[in-house]
Amino acid sequence: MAKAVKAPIVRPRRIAVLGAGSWGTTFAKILADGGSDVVLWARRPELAREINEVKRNSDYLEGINLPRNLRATSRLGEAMSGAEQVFVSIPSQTLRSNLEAMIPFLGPETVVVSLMKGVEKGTGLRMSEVVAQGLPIELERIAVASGPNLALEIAREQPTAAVVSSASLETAQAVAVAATNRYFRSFVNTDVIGTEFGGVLKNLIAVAIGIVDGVGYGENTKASIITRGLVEMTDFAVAYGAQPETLSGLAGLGDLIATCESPLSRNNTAGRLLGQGYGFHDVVKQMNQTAEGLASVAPILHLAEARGVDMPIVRQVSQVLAGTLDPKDIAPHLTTDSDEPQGERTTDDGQGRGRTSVWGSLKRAFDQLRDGGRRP
Ligand SMILES: NC(=O)c1ccc[n+]([C@@H]2O[C@H](COP(=O)([O-])OP(=O)(O)OC[C@H]3O[C@@H](n4cnc5c(N)ncnc54)[C@H](O)[C@@H]3O)[C@@H](O)[C@H]2O)c1
Ligand SMILES: O=P(O)(O)OC[C@H](O)CO
Repeated sequence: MAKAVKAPIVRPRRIAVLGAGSWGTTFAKILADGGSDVVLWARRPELAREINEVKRNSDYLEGINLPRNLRATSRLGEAMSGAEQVFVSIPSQTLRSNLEAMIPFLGPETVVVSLMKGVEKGTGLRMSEVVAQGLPIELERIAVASGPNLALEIAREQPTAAVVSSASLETAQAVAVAATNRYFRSFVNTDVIGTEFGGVLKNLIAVAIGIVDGVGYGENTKASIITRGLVEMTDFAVAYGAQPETLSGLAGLGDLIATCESPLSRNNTAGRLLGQGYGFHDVVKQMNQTAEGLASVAPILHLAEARGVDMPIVRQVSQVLAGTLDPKDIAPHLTTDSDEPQGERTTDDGQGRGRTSVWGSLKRAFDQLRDGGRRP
């Protein structure tokens, strides 16, 4: 019998990106450099004009030239009409209020992709869940993209990878094809929960790292927090149904490293200001870009409590934010309920189930190679 030939996935012709901040503009450039025609929605007409006339977004991406096949508009309908894929990159807390305006321009086949890394205050919902509630769209047409993706580095075309995730592998693949070019590679998975929570949770650990940096502690403290932070992230995400291996991939460990190490990170910067002694309100005033971690702390702790997940690092970040813990006393990896020495519980249970093991990681790496690199 003749083998069925799979139709190749074609790059979309028209794409919309909503939100012309640093990530929205950078992602629009990634997609345009991949070969699609991209229309970027900017709220301010003067920003749309700057992008169209001089191919620059000087407020958010100083010194970056934008491609010719990327244009901007301040009219949502103009950006969305005819777009096969719509990427959304606005602050997470503003998503719900923007969805209603999108409904009239949503086609029957449009795919909506969240680029955001927060949870909604009040509901604790992930961004793809807010999209599913606010738009008349099937889950299979929703995707998310996440990974170690500091906007300015990618806008400078430094080689980077990300993960695109959707309940539908086909949708994830179609989005990944669009979001791949000579300097940016998108892998795929179907673990939307793990991919989204990875992006949310690493922000909170990056705030903790910023705090200890601001206080003046060194590399041992930071390495301890990053390592214990990954355990917290994995425990939390797995309790909500994520695959543990997603948290050791690009959307978990990868993004944790990038965000904790880089002064470009707004979460890390916000933490550093807290560590230097600024109060929460001063920090918010000084940040003129989105630091999602600050709004996610409370809902994440709430969700953690609901599933009995212990998150000492995130708890201490929330205490510093509330002004009830002196930043120099932050040592979440040292807190313990008991004076007895405890075994180090890593993300590895040594059995290759649930939590990941070294052997499990190696086996997965071989599996990925065998599967053609589908999983990051
Ligand atoms: N910057 C990065 O390196 C990066 C990388 C990956 C993911 N992200 C995520 O992308 C999302 C957006 O971040 P960003 O870095 O582009 O933020 P940003 O602060 O640079 O830009 C936010 C954009 O949203 C717009 N905006 C603000 N309030 C709005 C509202 N009420 N309605 C509609 N639009 C509004 C702003 O005008 C701006 O264009 C965040 O969830 C962030 O975590 C950022
Ligand atoms: O600047 P941050 O802290 O929002 O981090 C940006 C990206 O999420 C890094 O992957």
